[in-house]
Amino acid sequence: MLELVELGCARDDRTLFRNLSVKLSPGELLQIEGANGSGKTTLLRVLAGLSGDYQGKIVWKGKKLSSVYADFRLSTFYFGHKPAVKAELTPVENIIWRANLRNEKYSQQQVLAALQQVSLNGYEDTPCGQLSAGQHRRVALADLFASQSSLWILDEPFTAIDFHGVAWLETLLASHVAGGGMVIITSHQSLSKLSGSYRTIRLDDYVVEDASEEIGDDKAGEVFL
Ligand SMILES: Nc1ncnc2c1ncn2[C@@H]1O[C@H](COP(=O)(O)OP(=O)(O)OP(=O)(O)O)[C@@H](O)[C@H]1O
Repeated sequence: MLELVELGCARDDRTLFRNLSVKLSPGELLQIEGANGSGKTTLLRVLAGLSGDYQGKIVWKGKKLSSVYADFRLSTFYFGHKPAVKAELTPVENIIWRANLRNEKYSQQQVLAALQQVSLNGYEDTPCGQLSAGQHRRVALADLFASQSSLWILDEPFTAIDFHGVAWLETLLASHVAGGGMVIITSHQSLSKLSGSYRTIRLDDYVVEDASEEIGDDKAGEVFL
């Protein structure tokens, strides 16, 4: 369903990774590992359509991503390093605002149920600027609970999440994958509740040592934003 074909990325004349080819089918989770600075966030931003600065090809449902980007975007949930949560809005308002960006509509009941799932009941009407770092991220994760998106692109979703939160997030990922969803995730920790459908790749394995082979500007990939 999602295929990366000989993907490569360079930043400031430094190759982060190259020749990365991998397929992700419904019911699979792919964990991206790698040292700090190896390019995990860069890769996820490329996959989420936030950066067109790459080499290679991304294929969605058998078609070049740029030609089906609208469909891809509606099918994708991106949880960035800094999740998009507006400080001046309440958790309820944030979830509705975020869902609108993906053309999704939630009922009031769905929003409240999602907030309950992430233990933010009682904070429904509190401006997010007054929440703790972990609670702030839980607002974006509550959106994940309610979302119908098939592909989840999650950049370090466990950061600032407590022990119990990690457990329910792992359960949520397992259930999404078991239901035919797809997940691409960066995390420095192993995921414990997943088995057969769970693969990992290390970006460090896709680095080129020979500087003369670094990706040049003339080989920049498609820009679809
Ligand atoms: N817009 C940019 N301009 C220049 N360099 C960049 C840019 N974005 C990322 N980089 C560089 O690319 C490298 C990879 O960054 P990235 O954030 O993707 O790493 P990461 O694997 O996610 O790291 P970490 O595990 O620390 O989160 C870093 O050296 C970073 O400084």
